Amino acid sequence: MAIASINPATGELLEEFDALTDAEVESRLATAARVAVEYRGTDVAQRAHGLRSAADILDAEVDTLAGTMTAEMGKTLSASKAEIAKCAKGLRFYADHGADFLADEAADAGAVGASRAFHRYQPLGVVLAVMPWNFPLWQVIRFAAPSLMAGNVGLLKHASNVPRTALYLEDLFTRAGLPKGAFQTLLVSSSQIEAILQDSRVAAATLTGSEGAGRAVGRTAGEALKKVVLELGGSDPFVVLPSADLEKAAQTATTARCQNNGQSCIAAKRFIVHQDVYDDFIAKFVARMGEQKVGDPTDESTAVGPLATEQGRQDVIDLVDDAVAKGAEVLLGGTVPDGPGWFYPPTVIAGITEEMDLYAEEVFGPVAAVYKAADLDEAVRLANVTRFGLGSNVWTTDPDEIERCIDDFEAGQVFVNGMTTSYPELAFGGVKDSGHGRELTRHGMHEFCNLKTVWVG
Ligand SMILES: O=CCCCC(=O)O
Repeated sequence: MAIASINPATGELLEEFDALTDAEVESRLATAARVAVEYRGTDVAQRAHGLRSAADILDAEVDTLAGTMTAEMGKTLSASKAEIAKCAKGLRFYADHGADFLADEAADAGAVGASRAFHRYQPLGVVLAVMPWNFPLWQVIRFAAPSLMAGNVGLLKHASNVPRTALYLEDLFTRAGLPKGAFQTLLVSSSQIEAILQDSRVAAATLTGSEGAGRAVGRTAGEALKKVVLELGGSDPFVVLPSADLEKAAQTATTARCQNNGQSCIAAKRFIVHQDVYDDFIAKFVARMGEQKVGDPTDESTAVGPLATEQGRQDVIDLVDDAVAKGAEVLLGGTVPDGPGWFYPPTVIAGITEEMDLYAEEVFGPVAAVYKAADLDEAVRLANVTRFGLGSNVWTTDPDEIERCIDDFEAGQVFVNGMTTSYPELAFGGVKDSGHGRELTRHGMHEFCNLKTVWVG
């Protein structure tokens, strides 16, 4: 796939970039390895200062940067601005808490016959990040802030459709005062990743993206015995039980499904509704979904912009067509609008059965699959039926039902009477085919640290 910015709202090619040559990749790897030695010796206050400066730059440049992001991948301008604000918050979070997260942890010296025993967190070195286009700034900052704060240096292989944002990120950290080379963007194709990851100067990798990409990077990292964090797809359940506030649940379900034009790994995708409130909830949900204005992502009144790529939209069309051909019922949407751009309308589909691809696959577009559950047992079974296990949501006021869902949902995260959202203050990641490892909080920072055990006799 060419490395190019193409406006998804119009299909217009904005700019094309050449991939780095092997010699250019070599030179950047050499820089990363050299700077890693220097950077690990910097003190945490200096690193925190760099992260705060990066946050200040984001605040100052929010309008132009939001325009770049929206033009490259189609999220609404207001969503781009919110993402940038979230990144500034994430940078400041690690600047504020990094020293605490990295502090030595005392162990019971007496129990191990030592005069002193403790654990120290040290950087691993060069970390390769393979990142997706859907949150083109946040997914990178989510890795970069804790990793740079811990004293690692970063190499970014971003998705091929967001090169302008990718280049901005390298520039951001350099202008923020980090040593030149502490964070580098590699404009390379996916086929160049394997050799980069195998290179002995790269210590570890983190990938957010598709299951296929995750398996490929996981295989290479495994073969090379390198640490890897994988944050892959999701087909999150949104369970609605009889005691729920149905109006609020329908509103939140709509936001959860349509956020980022329907392209989020933690978007609720399967809506599992207790039979006693099914008709009522579905009527409210279809009404809310139908109110979402689809159109120009730079228009403030637009709720749902285009899908990011032509192929992405085709994948959604194929999943919906397959379900309809096998008997599913379209309650809303399902028809591609005429005109330029890769738009797809908010869509609600019922009657999904196991034979349909929609039953098992992640839909990366504003398509909600609704299921009727006879009782809580069936709701939990349907919630867990997918091979994914990223986020999950349940709506109920019954304490026993809440406990049951917290315990039994096979997911990295459970949100009760809300929608799955990432915060620097909460650990983020999945189980099953949604990947492994955690991002954010102290846990995300520690993923790329050598936890060194120290015993002093
Ligand atoms: O595709 C993954 C979306 C993650 C969004 C977030 O971290 O908020």
